[in-house]
Amino acid sequence: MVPAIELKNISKTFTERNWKSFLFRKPRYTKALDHVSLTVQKGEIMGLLGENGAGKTTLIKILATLVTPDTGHGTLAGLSLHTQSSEIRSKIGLVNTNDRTFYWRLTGRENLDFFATLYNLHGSAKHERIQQVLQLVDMEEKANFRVMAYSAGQQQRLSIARAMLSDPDVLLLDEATSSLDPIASRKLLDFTRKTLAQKKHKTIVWCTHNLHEALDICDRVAILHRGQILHTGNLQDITTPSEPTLERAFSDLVKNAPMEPV
Ligand SMILES: Nc1ncnc2c1ncn2[C@@H]1O[C@H](COP(=O)(O)OP(=O)(O)OP(=O)(O)O)[C@@H](O)[C@H]1O
Repeated sequence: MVPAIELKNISKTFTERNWKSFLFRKPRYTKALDHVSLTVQKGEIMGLLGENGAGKTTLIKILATLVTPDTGHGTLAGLSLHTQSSEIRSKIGLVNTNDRTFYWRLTGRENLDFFATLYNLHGSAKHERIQQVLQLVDMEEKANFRVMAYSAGQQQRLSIARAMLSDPDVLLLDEATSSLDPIASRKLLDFTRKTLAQKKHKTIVWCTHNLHEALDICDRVAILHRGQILHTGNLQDITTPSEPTLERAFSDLVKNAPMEPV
């Protein structure tokens, strides 16, 4: 079976240029990903864990074809990340932290209507789908309010609703619970596991800082550190009899990682 996601030796270095770098002809380089290889099977929930700046969002952006890797190659749903970006975009749903891509003066429903049209949904099918996704994220009551009046958590829910509009095969969720209250977080975790993964066999990449959330929802995790993968597999496997708590085992793993200049 073709894996849902397959990455081989993906590297990405960002080059920052400002007036100083122009003056001294010395741009600043940040190696965000360094030879990352990862396979995610269809229907699997793969967690991406790592400290701030580890490279998680860059990896999500590469999967969403928003960033092109410098080296390596990858596929999503059997499609090439390099040459089939528009086909890939129709197969994914992306949820970002602090999403600023909604039209603030439009209502939540009007925003969903706009994006649904971009996904080629029309007429009653569009209407029904919008209703379904609003129900999924419990936003029917707020649907006719302007987005500028939404709380951070409500915007996050709208973002999740939009990601579901096209019924994508692969969902890329970057800190999806970051602005949600505990009840909404629990609901999203249960919905992701029971409905999206188990019932609908969606493939999910779940990026989080929360180790317990990852333990709760992910089948496997990839732990990134300075752009490299330190561990792929069961999160519980990083614990040892001497470091039985996840937090201590995680910080030990990261602390003892080889220091690569970035
Ligand atoms: N557009 C960019 N230009 C320059 N550097 C960048 C850019 N995007 C990311 N980086 C750098 O790449 C590295 C990885 O960033 P990334 O956002 O992928 O990390 P992250 O693991 O998602 O971090 P966080 O948990 O803080 O969100 C960081 O050092 C970051 O500063």
